Order: sequence, then structure tokens, then C-alpha cells
Amino acid sequence: MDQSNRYADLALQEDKLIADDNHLLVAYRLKPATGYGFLEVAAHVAAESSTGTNVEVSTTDDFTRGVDALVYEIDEAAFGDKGGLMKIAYPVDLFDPNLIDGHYNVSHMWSLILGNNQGMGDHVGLRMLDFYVPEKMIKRFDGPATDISDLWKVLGRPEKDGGYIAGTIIKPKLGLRPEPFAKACYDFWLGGDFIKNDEPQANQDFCPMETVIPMVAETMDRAQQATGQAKLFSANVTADFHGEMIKRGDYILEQFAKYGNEKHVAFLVDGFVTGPAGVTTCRRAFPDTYLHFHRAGHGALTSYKSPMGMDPLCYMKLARLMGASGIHTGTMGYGKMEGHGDERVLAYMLERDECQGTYFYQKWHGMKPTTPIISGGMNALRLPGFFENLGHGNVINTCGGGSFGHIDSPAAGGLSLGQAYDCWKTGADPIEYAKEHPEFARAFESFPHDADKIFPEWREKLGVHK
Ligand SMILES: O=C(COP(=O)(O)O)[C@H](O)[C@H](O)COP(=O)(O)O
Ligand SMILES: [Mg+2]
Repeated sequence: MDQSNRYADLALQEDKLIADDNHLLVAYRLKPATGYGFLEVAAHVAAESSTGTNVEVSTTDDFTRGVDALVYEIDEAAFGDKGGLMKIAYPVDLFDPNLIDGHYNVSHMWSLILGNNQGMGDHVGLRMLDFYVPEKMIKRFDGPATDISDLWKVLGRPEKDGGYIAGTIIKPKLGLRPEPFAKACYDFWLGGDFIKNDEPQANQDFCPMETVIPMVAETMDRAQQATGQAKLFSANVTADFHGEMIKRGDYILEQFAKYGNEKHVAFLVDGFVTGPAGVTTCRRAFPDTYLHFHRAGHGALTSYKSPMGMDPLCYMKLARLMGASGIHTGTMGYGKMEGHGDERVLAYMLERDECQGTYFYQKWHGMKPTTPIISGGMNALRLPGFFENLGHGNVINTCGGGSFGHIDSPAAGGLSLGQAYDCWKTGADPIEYAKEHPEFARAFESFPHDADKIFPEWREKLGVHK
């Protein structure tokens, strides 16, 4: 059934919709199935995502029609054989404020703008590319409670432009018992700032949380005394049940508090698999603790290979609305995961108070920033190019292989990361810099494939021969 008479109004002007502040706007890539017209399917998406279904229903009244989502722009040929562009305006009244405080639910918003419409049979691709949240709504999302300035403060740095946080992920990913786990932490902290649990490290029988966490807390204290520097640990609190997540969080804070280090802890939530409910549980139960949003699994939704799901930019915006203090953004083509250099916008959208996205200029109206967490196949050699592309180094970076794969030690791995930042920041030539900085220099020998690719003449210039 073609519902474009009701669910499309191509005369609506985007500027006016934004000025009126009564609509949430979404840009999608749509590819209709064979035999269906573009506007017809677009209107069906708007219907399915608001007041309608695939047929007229007798219960509809005039008020109902007043909150229809409307297709207001289409460009059928925008993406060639991948489909066309359509934009839909959703009345703010469609969205769901909490009973307890009137704040909006991200889970509800998500189920509306990218929910049932994903499974419709009359398209072969529907992907959310960008969205715009109006001012009156954005002020009623939680947003972050803590941000990178809280971590810089713990590290004794300026709270503005406090710079690069050199981190790692304890590797191997699984299989370390408590003693070797704590030892790995100590060995890295001698050279770096920040350690996170890898996302599946939790409460396994071979490494129970109630054995390993007290050891990590004691280790942090020892590493801080040995180096005279503050250290940070991002502990996994992911769980299905909010009560379990809170139990884990309370337990972890209690253990680090024994050394006065409760502010040196972040909580890692696998926010893709727990969804907004998991992230918000952590955000609200522990508003003083930095919320580290790990997104394992997100590729099923955000991969550019898919005609479905959403672009990573949308995922970043959802994470900031939910209140993530930091979220993984990928490595913008410099690491091992999918991505490309122009994904700088992912970081800028998280950090800035206003930012131009793919289709919409989003203002955040004072919402705290979310830190870009750079992770996945990174090491000291890849970092200078990464910083150059991004234009700054106010990020958390975690290098698992890049630290524990350093041929000298995890501490040397950690030091090599801070040196990579210093090298870029001071505008030094990496090869010249390596001559004066042994840990950075040994990263070339640790990661020779990267060295060959990024600095092809490194062997001759540094005098290192096979
Ligand atoms: O454990 C790692 C990286 O380990 P390593 O440093 O050894 O590659 C992270 O879980 C991934 O970065 C997640 O990907 P993303 O950050 O893209 O979500
Ligand atoms: Mg991991």
C-alpha cells in the first residue's frame, strides 16, 4: 500500500524544521526491494517508525495524524546501486520521557528510529547515516557525568588539553590467573598510565574478581609509589542484571578505596551487548566514576560493509546521549579494525559542543564531552600519523599488542607510547627522535612489518640490520 499521501511531505524545509525545534531528524540510505517505489517504501518506513503500519487502521484519529513521522526529502540516486537518500522528521511528542525524572530514554528513541523498520520486507537495505536531536530534547538526555578532565585531574595534569593518556589492555585476552594478571598490570604501569580489562575479562573461575581485584588495587598502589605517578584502571562491570553490575562496581571501588585510589578507577561496560540499559545503570549508579563504553559487537550494526544498521557516527551520538564518559571510536584507519582517516568526525562529534556531521549540524548545548578511546592494533609507530590526522592527542589510547608485544618489556611498551605522543607534539622526525629515545626505537624492532610500511628506510637510518 502506497502511504506517501500521508507519510511524506516533500515541501517541508529542513531549516524550518530545525528552527521550530519540534522534530528529531534522521537521514537514511534506503534501497527498495525489486518492484517497490522509493517514495512508497520511504513512506512505509515513516509509518512503521511512528503512527502506522502496512495498512490503514480504524483506531487512527486526528491527533494520531498530527504525530506522524514525515519523509521530507528524498534523492533516489544518491548512492547509485546502494540506494538513495531519504530524510524523516519525527515529532518530539513521539519520544519517551522517564516517569522518574522526565529524561529521555535512548532505548526507546533507538527502537523507534531504527527498530521494526530494519526488518521490513519491501526494502533490501535501510541504514541510518546521521540524526539531529533538537535542543528541547538534547537537554533531557543524561549525557556524561564525568569526562576526561576528571582523569587528567587524577593524573595531576591541567583539566583542559591535558593530553594523551597512554594505556593498554591486559593480554592475553583470557587465560591469565590472578598473579600473572596483577604482574602484567605492574609491568605496564612502570611505563604507562591506564590499563583496561579486555572486554571478556570478568569473574571466571580461573581468575575470580574477588581474588584479582584486590591484587590489582595493591599493585596500583605499589606502581604509584615506584613511579611517583598516578595510575588508572578501567574495570569491567558488565553484567546482565543491574544488581550484579552494581555489586561489581561497589566491590571494585571498595578495594581501590583501601589505598585512597577510588578516583583512579573507571568502569568498563560492554555497551553494545548490554544496550542503553546497561550503560545507564552504570551512569546513574556510579555518577562519580568514569564510564568506559566498550562496544564489542558493534560491527554487526555499524560496519560499512552492511546495507543495514547505522553509521559509526550515529553510534557515537547515541553513546554521548546515554552518558558514556568515553567510547571506542576505532582508529581511523591506523589500527587493525575497519575505519578510515575521515572518521575524525567521530572524535569531534564526541568532544565538541557543536559539530558538523554527515548531514546535520549538531549542537550539544553544554552536554559534557565523551572521550574518543583509540584502540585496536595500535602501537607507538602508528601513533604519530594518527595524531597528525586527528589534529590533537587529547584521547585515551589502549595498545594491547602494542605494549605487551614490545620486545623489551610492557613498561618499555608503555613508555614508547608516551614518547610517540611527545614526538608528534614536538614536531620531531620519528627516526631522529628514535635515536634519542630507546623505547620508541625498540618499537621499530618489535613491530618490523609496521616499521617497513610506515618508515621504509628505518633499518639503514637506525642502523638495525636483519
Ligand atoms: O582489545 C582490544 C584491542 O587490542 P589490541 O591493542 O591488542 O589490538 C579492543 O577490544 C579493540 O580495540 C576493540 O575495538 P574498537 O576499539 O574498534 O572498538
Ligand atoms: Mg578487546
